[in-house]
Amino acid sequence: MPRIAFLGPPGTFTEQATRALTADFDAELVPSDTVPLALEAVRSEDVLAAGVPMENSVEGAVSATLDGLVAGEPLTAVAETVLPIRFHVLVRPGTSSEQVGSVISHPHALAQVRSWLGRYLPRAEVLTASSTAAAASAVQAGNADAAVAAPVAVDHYPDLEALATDIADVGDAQTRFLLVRRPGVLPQPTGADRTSIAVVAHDEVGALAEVLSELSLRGINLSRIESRPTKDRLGEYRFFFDFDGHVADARIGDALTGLRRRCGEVRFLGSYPKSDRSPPSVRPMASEQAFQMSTEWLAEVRAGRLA
Ligand SMILES: O=C(O)C(=O)Cc1ccccc1
Repeated sequence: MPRIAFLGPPGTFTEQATRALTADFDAELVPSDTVPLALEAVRSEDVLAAGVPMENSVEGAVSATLDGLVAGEPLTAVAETVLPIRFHVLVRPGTSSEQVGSVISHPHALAQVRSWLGRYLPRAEVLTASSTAAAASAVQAGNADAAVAAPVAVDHYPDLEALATDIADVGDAQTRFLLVRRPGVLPQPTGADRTSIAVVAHDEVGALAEVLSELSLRGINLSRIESRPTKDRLGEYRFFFDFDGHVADARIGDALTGLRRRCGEVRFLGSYPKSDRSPPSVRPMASEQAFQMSTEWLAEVRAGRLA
């Protein structure tokens, strides 16, 4: 049975997402304490794949995932899922709000309940944990008084009780998770796919605008752009792009070859079905037929049959 890592310990949102991402096959889910460790387990072939959080509708990208995807041997995403996110505040039994001197969670969870904490636990010291379930574990061990955790954490930490349930500063918050593998297996195009890449553009006037134009000229719909320092030099950035389409699509392949010519580094981070299965709207000039027609036309010109 394949082993699949997830950001653990058990009871995280990422565990729920990883279960959804592996629902179609038998898998043994194994917790990793951090995102870099989960990705390292994939690279070292200790596990087949890892489920990791990618971005949140309130707090944005999970930097540890972006950085971990490009630091080391190549990895590619093969699937995504989106979970609605609401939190419980878990305490040791009998703890009242007045007795909460410290509250702990993953930074992304804390960011999503900042107003709630300011209102209901204004005097609590805020501590960070490597995941929401690690936070629950810290409360159980007596190292903090309250954890902001996933509702499912209650099942894993039955000694804790909920001081508050279903809290979130912004209703309908969502987090997108990826299933990441070593390269080799490319998911088949479905007609509603997403492609992720990371590029380092040359340090030149207009470099980012030119990178974007490689996409826009081919009618490619960008769904996310993120920048992270390359960590090599102050002021040098790596740009992460998500866009509609599969690397097997002509317009995506064409854009990637353009980017490869233009950029110092291009990392392909995967083509995989979009969780909402929404097909892209492709302009006529960017359709498969248009690319095929223009390639055939060029072949005719080169063969001297057309002028
Ligand atoms: O998966 C978890 O439980 C995490 O700690 C990461 C996280 C934090 C907040 C929202 C979604 C995922």
